[in-house]
Amino acid sequence: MSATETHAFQTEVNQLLKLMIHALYSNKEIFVRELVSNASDALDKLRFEAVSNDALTEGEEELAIQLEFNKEARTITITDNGIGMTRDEVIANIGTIANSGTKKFLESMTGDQAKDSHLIGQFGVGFYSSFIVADEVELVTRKAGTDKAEGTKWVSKGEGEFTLETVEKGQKGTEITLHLKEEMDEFLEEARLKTIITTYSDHINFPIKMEKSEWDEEAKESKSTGEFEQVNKATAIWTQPKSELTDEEYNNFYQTISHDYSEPLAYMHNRVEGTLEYTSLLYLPKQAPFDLYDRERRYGLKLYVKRVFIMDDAEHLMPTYLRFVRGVIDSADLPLNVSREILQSNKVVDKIRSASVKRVLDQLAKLAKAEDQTEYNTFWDQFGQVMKEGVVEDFANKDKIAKLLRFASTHAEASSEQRVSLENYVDRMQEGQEAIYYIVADTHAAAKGSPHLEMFRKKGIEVLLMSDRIDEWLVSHLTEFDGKALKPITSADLKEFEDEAEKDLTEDEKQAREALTEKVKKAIEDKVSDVRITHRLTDSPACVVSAEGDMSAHMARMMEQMGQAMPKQNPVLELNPDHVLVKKLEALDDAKLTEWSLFLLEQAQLAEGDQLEEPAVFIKRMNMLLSETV
Ligand SMILES: Nc1ncnc2c1ncn2[C@@H]1O[C@H](COP(=O)(O)OP(=O)(O)OP(=O)(O)O)[C@@H](O)[C@H]1O
Repeated sequence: MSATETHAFQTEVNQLLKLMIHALYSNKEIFVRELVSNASDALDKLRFEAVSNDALTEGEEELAIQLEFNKEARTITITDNGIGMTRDEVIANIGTIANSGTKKFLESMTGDQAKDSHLIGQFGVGFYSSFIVADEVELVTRKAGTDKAEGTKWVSKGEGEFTLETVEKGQKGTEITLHLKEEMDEFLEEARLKTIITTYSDHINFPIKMEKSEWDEEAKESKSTGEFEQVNKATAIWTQPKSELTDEEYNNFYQTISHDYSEPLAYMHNRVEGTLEYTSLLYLPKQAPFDLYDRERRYGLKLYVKRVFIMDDAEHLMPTYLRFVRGVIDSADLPLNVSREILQSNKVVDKIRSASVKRVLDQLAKLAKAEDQTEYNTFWDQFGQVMKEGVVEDFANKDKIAKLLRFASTHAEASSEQRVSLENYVDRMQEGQEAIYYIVADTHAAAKGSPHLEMFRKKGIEVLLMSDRIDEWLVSHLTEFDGKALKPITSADLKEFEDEAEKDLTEDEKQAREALTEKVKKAIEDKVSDVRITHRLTDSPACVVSAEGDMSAHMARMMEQMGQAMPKQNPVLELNPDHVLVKKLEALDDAKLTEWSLFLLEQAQLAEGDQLEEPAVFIKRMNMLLSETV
């Protein structure tokens, strides 16, 4: 036996431990689930590796998890005969958090117990949950296939450091002993532990065994018999017929695989037989994980081949935009030694994937059509932005996804909630209206306050109000729906309104307008690409639009924010001929005309959400012009 070495926890681990103990206190029994789930993963890994290296089983036939408790010593012990860990693995896995999301995770803690306990599960700090109930934890482990003398003992009080010692361990696998805190006596009761197991871990794929006890009449207490009995069902839930499973069982399984503490929004359980044979059990969560937008986040699907666990986070089984889907796929057609590389270009995987995507989209379509929209609204608020990625990513399903999209709109413009579908919009289109109109701005307030909406409001034409970061990208890929073009109301060619407005003008009036726009254009020609008369305004004197062929102003701003150098694009200035300020322009001398034209241009740019190059000059000009009128 070697000497004991002391190691310090990484700072983040310390921080995490403290937070966790407080945040999860009201949910303390979850430590059983977390440790059982780790044990089950270790058994899965052993079974998988033993397929190609039988020696790893070390002659043990049965893979199982044992749970024991000792009232006198006040300990609980969880043992598995799985893959185990080497000394280096213990250091790397327990005591270090090699996950790049740690900092982000710590930042996302809110102080609200219920919310934080959700986050903790998602983050996968499973093992550390032992410190909610224990003031000392001992882990003894030996990697399958290594020498019996090469066991490792890890001990910690969860306060800054842990010790390591090389020990002898006969059985491969891991044994974790929790020395319970004073107030944790409830976990030294057989009935309580059994209930926790059947609630959270009933469908763990391996037997979970507990010591049988019998009532001793003389001693007036129950005594253990030394025999172990299985307390969970240990049948993979997805292999059972739907008719034999309850919602509660489905929900519990979801919580086991997702570490989510709430119930799922929906589940889909299908068995496919025929040329292809597989079972899928897929879940839609209610809540987005905190790292939904983290590129390094793990995917939610587990892959099994004929009940043997192959891998977590099988990213090839779902497209990126459906990365929030959790669940299991168990295939009978893939080889057991399948690797991530093989999955990447495999016909079986492609078929399973497209069928699974279809199932998820059909389920969403069902929720989207339901009389009661509460569930779909919950889904949309959590995952709407990633569904928009789908329009771009999943060309084959573009139309289906388009039907699932929801937007804010002038139909109920006070609210920024995205509740209007493209189908709703089309149903409300006016006679003769050919396009689906939208505006993209930085915020909902900027979208609904845009002067471009004035004419649409007057005519009662609905406009979709978009302000998610992804929207500009979305509309560049979704150019039509149901045969109708999607058209930005800021686009240069909104000819449909102009013809009508020009109809009653005399020739003289037309010429006067043309002369005015020419004059203004000349006055500020280095700032605009054109000056035109507009009919999209009713209250504002002017607005700016992008020249035909140019990128929209909003898109250009986004590209700049992303660090992309953009060539300067001069906007088209559009003037409202009926506005008193525009009428006033005709009579001005050249110097004044330039000042007023610049003033109209700059205020139109501000209304658009643009940053002025020289705000101070704008203010000075405005004050100068105002003081002339008082
Ligand atoms: N019983 C065990 N046998 C073998 N390895 C284990 C065992 N328990 C934990 N480990 C190792 O320690 C690592 C960290 O465990 P921990 O529970 O903290 O997080 P995790 O299991 O990776 O995440 P999650 O709980 O989200 O699945 C595991 O990934 C695994 O490699």
